[in-house]
Order: sequence, then C-alpha cells, then structure tokens
Amino acid sequence: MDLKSNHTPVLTDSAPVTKSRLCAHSSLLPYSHSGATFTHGMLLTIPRKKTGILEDVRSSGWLDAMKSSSPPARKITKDFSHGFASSDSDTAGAYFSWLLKYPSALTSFDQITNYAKGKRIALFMDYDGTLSPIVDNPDCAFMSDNMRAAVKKVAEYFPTAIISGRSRDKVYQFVGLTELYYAGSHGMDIIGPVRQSESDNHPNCIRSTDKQGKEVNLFQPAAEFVPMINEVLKSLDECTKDIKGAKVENNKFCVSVHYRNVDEKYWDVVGQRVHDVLKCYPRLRLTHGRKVLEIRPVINWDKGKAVTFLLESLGLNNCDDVLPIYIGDDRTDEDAFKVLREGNKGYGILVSSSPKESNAVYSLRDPSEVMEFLKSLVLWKSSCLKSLI
Ligand SMILES: O=P(O)(O)OC[C@H]1O[C@H](O[C@H]2O[C@H](CO)[C@@H](O)[C@H](O)[C@H]2O)[C@H](O)[C@@H](O)[C@@H]1O
Repeated sequence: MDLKSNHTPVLTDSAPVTKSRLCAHSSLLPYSHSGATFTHGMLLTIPRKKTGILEDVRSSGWLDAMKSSSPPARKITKDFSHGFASSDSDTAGAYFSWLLKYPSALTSFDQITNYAKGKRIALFMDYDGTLSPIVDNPDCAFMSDNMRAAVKKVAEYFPTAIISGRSRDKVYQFVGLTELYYAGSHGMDIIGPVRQSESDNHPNCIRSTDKQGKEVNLFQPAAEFVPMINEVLKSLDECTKDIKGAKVENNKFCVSVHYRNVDEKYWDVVGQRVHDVLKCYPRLRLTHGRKVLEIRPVINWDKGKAVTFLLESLGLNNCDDVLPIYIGDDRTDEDAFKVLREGNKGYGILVSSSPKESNAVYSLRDPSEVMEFLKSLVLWKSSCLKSLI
C-alpha cells in the first residue's frame, strides 16, 4: 500500500499460500523450501461472490474450515524425560518431517544470530497463542509473569511491538508494559513512535498522547467503520445469544465470534447466523482464526502492512542493517510472515505444535518455547554488548 495515498485502502484478497509463493528465493532461508507440501492450506480464502455477499456456510466448506481452525493441543506432547512422546506415532512423524521445513528457532538459534550479527533486530509478536496459551475463555488469556518479564527484558534490547487481533486497549491490559508498541484490531489501530517518517504523512495518522501522556502517532485506517462495526456487533450479539457457548467480542475495528465453547453440532448454526448478518454488509469480510470467526473491514490493511508501518515509524524500514523478526501462531500472522519473506527482509517464526503450511521460516512449538527464544535473544545480545566493552 502506498502510505502517501489519500484514500482508504481497498482490500485485495490474499491469494492462498502456493508452493511458488513459498519458494521465493531468499538468502535468509536456512534451507530449501521446495520439500514436503501439506494439503491443508494455512490461508483459506473465504469464498465471496462478486457482489461481496458471502456464500452459504455449508455449501462452501466453511464448516470444514471452522472445524480445522485450531489443532487439538494434545496431539503432540512433550515428555521431559524422553523428548517427544506422542499418542500417535504418525502424528509425531509428520511433526518431525514438518520441522525439516520449518526448523525450530531454538535449535537454529546460532544460525539466526549469525545472520543478525551487525544488524539491529526489531521484534514483532502476536498475543494469543504466542505470548499467552490458548484458553477457553478469551477474557482469561492472561500472560504469565515470567513471560511478561521476558518480554520486558527483550524490549530493553530491541524495539518490540505486539500486533494482535484484539482491541489495542485489551491487549495492553493483558501485557501492561509501557515500553512496547501496540497494534490492535489486526494492525488497524496502531500507536507508534513520533518520528519524522513516511508513515507520518498518511492521512489516517494523527498525533496523539498515550496513557502515560507521551506524544505518539496514532494510526487508525478503518476509523470510518466504527459505526458499522458497532451495528454488526449488536446484531451478532443478538443472533447468537441463544447458542450456548457462543461469544461475541468487541475488538473495536473488528468483531470476533467465538465458537470454541459451542457444541460442535451447532457450529454450522454459528457460521450460518454470522453469514446471514454479513449479507447486509459487503464492506465487511470474514476470516477464520482459532475457533473464532473474525469480522473486519474490507480495507487493504493487515498485520503485514502494520509491520511495514511500524518499521517506517521507527526509521527501520528498508535498512540493510535491520533484521525484523515476527512471531505468531495464527492465519492473520501469515500476512506479516509474507511481507518479511517476500521483501527478503527478516524471519517469520510460526508458533505451532502441529504441521501447517506457512510463510514463516522457522517455528516454535508453543508460548513456552517463545519465552525461551526471547530469553536466548537477550543473553545473546547482552554478551555481544559485553564483548564490545
Ligand atoms: O492476533 P491474536 O492476538 O492472536 O488474536 C486472535 C484472536 O485471539 C483471541 O482468540 C483466541 O484466543 C482465545 C484465548 O486463548 C481463545 O479462547 C480463542 O478460541 C482464540 O481464537 C481473541 O479473543 C480474538 O478476539 C482474536 O481475534
């Protein structure tokens, strides 16, 4: 997107991940990505008629997408005495061959830091499933104190931002660290540093002050959608209130409809009701997260664009000596992985305990491995700095 454009960005649907897209040559890549392919595509493009009206839930395979939207965490468990143990050796085998394609960022740590030598790392992280484990109640997705301490520490060494599907306020409530940059609503609500940069010229970017009274740049490219989002929120609340376990979450510029706690036999009802509401809103689109349907404005803005925006705001975009690293677990994080991969800019790290096709380069199994990775980055950087003394 042209950040200087005077228009609200218009959505172009992400093409699904294809082998050719994944195989873009990159000197950053630790190995060839031409190996195994997985039939279960990560980026499900939601079928949409030319009018923008969504197709029927059942006929378009949405139910399948809803069912497969979050892998059961129990499939691969770690047995601390014997490494991995699995209830199903095929599952474990599939996971280990997947690791050949998406090596662990922990076992590849030396490779990553060798590449990072002499470069400034900028760190971007998703929240749910990355910094906090996935839990049944979205209001209780608390971050552990140890994780908070690790994030705080890493932010002392590297510019660090959290880019979440949640509202910015909510994710800030969970994280509570003033030293980070936050982007909520899938990057549609960003608070970045004030600095003379290309991003300042964007019409949707205004000077503001944060909760601490510090001057910041506030970027809200979907601001005009707020009344529509509030209207949809009300309709979705109303039409799902009789479905036990369904939960509608207000993410300010987006809405999430959770079905994790709904009996599986009613998932199609959830999908159909959401679909029926959205029929009246061609300027809104639907994507699938982890047991959640995410409704958001049809604008050409996503987590990938948010990464670019933040890099520009920080004066770090298009610099040869900058290595952005993005860690995330969800489909929406693929947009950020793709920006880093295609621009040959940095590393995407997918958090997953089961094989998934991805634009990421490396993987980590779960938030506890994310924490280990963050701690390793801190140790590495502090020893680099000590060696300079
Ligand atoms: O971009 P993210 O920070 O990963 O946000 C994506 C969605 O995360 C949250 O839902 C997910 O986590 C919940 C808590 O663990 C879980 O209950 C839910 O099933 C997951 O989908 C958040 O509540 C959503 O609004 C975000 O869209």
